[in-house]
Amino acid sequence: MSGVAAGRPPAPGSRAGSTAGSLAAAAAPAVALSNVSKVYAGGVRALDDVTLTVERGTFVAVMGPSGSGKSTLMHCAAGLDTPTSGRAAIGGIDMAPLDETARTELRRTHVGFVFQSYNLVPSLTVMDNITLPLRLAGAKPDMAWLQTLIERVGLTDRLAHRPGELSGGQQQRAAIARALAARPEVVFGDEPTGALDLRTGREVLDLLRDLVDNLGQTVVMVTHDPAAAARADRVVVMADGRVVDTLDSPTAAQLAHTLTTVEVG
Ligand SMILES: Nc1ncnc2c1ncn2[C@@H]1O[C@H](COP(=O)(O)OP(=O)(O)OP(=O)(O)O)[C@@H](O)[C@H]1O
Repeated sequence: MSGVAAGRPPAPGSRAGSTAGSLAAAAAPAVALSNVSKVYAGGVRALDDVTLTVERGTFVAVMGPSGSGKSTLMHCAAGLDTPTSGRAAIGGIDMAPLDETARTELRRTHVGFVFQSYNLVPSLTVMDNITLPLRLAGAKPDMAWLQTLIERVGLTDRLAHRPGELSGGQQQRAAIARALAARPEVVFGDEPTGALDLRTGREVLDLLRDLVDNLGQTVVMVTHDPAAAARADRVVVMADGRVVDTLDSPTAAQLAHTLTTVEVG
């Protein structure tokens, strides 16, 4: 557990911490994978020597054919799974020495998740859904941050509603606010627009972009949709467990072309 506490960034609202440890953590990238490989039981090499850095305050998309290793990459980067070899770090905290309990603690405080299915608790209000991870972590909510977040996601007048009373887009926006409530190092999105119609999906991407550009958040999003990936600052293209291309601010057309080449090649 001490491994988590030692490298922990400053508490929300006090980003410019003064200790040497917090300064070091503040300078570290949000996510760093160094020579990460993952071989599943049965011998499938889902990741093959992947090195990848996600700088703070950036929006990165991960694309690639089915089975190329995108989910495995996300799981290893988020501390949901452990690499077979290599190292994964969040905010400068190397996860290799952490036991399961410490990794769970690290995820609670440093990582947010947004899924295709919003995964909100139907019986809880929107506000209680948003603050649930904080309560589970026993953390005191930073009310100023929560208010900023709720305004940004546009749910100020929906906080007392239950998820079933919201549209799909509003539910996903609530899920995004929940993912960011603890002010994590990074939010991982697994096809966050996959269940939404085109217009609503675009609004959710606008929101993610806004959170990166205006609140300094870091987002890593797995997607099959070139138009969604084109909203990212950087797109990492995977094939056969390797990063085969990295494109800065690509267009959707460039991405579609790259993916066709990867799938054929
Ligand atoms: N738990 C597991 N046990 C064994 N093999 C697995 C496991 N999870 C994934 N794999 C295999 O690892 C490879 C990469 O899978 P992964 O789910 O990371 O790909 P993906 O790019 O996310 O695919 P998709 O786009 O279809 O979701 C695949 O060959 C897959 O079958």
